[in-house]
Amino acid sequence: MSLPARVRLVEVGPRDGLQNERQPIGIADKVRLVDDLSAAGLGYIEVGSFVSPKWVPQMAGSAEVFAAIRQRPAVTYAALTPNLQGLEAALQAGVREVAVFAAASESFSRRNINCSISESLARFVPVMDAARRHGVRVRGYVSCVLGCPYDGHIEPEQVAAVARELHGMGCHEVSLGDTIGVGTASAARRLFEVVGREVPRERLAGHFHDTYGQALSNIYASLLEGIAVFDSSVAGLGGCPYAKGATGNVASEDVLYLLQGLGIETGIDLRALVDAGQRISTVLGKDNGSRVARALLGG
Ligand SMILES: CC(C)(COP(=O)([O-])OP(=O)([O-])OC[C@H]1O[C@@H](n2cnc3c(N)ncnc32)[C@H](O)[C@@H]1OP(=O)([O-])[O-])[C@@H](O)C(=O)NCCC(=O)NCCSC(=O)C[C@@](C)(O)CC(=O)[O-]
Repeated sequence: MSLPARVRLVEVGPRDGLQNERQPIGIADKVRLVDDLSAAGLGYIEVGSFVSPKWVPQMAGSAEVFAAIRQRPAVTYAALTPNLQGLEAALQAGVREVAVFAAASESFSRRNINCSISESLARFVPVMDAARRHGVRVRGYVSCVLGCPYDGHIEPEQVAAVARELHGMGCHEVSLGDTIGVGTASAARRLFEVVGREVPRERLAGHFHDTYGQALSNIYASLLEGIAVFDSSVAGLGGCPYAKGATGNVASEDVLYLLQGLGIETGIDLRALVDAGQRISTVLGKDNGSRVARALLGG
């Protein structure tokens, strides 16, 4: 299969990245990050979550962030909504695209959203119905697609079953998350080969964490399987609160550098993205997690 001519990056730094930070982050800093990312040319930004603040305190101010960002017409600004309560809060905040999130592993599902996989899928049905009534698009996630911190090995068929359900209930895209970054290129190819039998490949996205340093090779392997949407996080922000030791998502800057080298279009300005990542890293007092950014900044 030939490589896609264009790839869409889904920027998850403001949500998947910042949700894991323990220190308080001001609303103004979150807003600045989202605005920097849209200015850099990102067309899809996950801004926050409407989840229980007891479970993920860092996302508590998501409605305020939505109210303050400068929304550009061509950009999709999305939020996570695990249940109807979350969807209603998102609608109130004017959100036009949401995401529901399930897992391929029972133990992770319980730790992350306090219910079994089948309970979570049943819970999403009214979310999908309400979203449809309000003309809001829904994306779906499956976590632990290449391994689980509690259940270990995950078969691609387990992932395919959950992805098929999400797609069948109306998710326009299903993102497959290697939550703890254990996957390797051949496993990633096999994953998309198997899941691609149940859900059209143009409806699938890859979401790779870089814990084992495999994310870029997994993305390249996925490109070879015809996947053209990837989630990434500026400056490699993030981790996973329920997956001990997991590092952030693959850095958006590093993915962009790979894609540029392959001659694949994204519409994103690398230098502006590097500056956005460096700014939020400085706010957080952290080293920039993007190798490309570190190289370009000479640090
Ligand atoms: C799903 C629940 C709510 C179940 O949590 P629960 O405790 O079973 O919920 P409940 O329905 O029994 O409600 C308990 C309390 O939570 C409140 N509540 C209930 N729902 C909401 C809501 N939407 N927003 C705000 N508050 C809410 C509800 O009002 C009540 O408040 P109380 O009466 O005790 O004061 C909880 O487990 C939760 O919020 N989990 C969120 C977990 C999360 O955000 N994880 C990170 C995102 S997933 C991820 O990062 C993976 C991904 C997507 O990136 C892909 C990958 O890498 O794998």
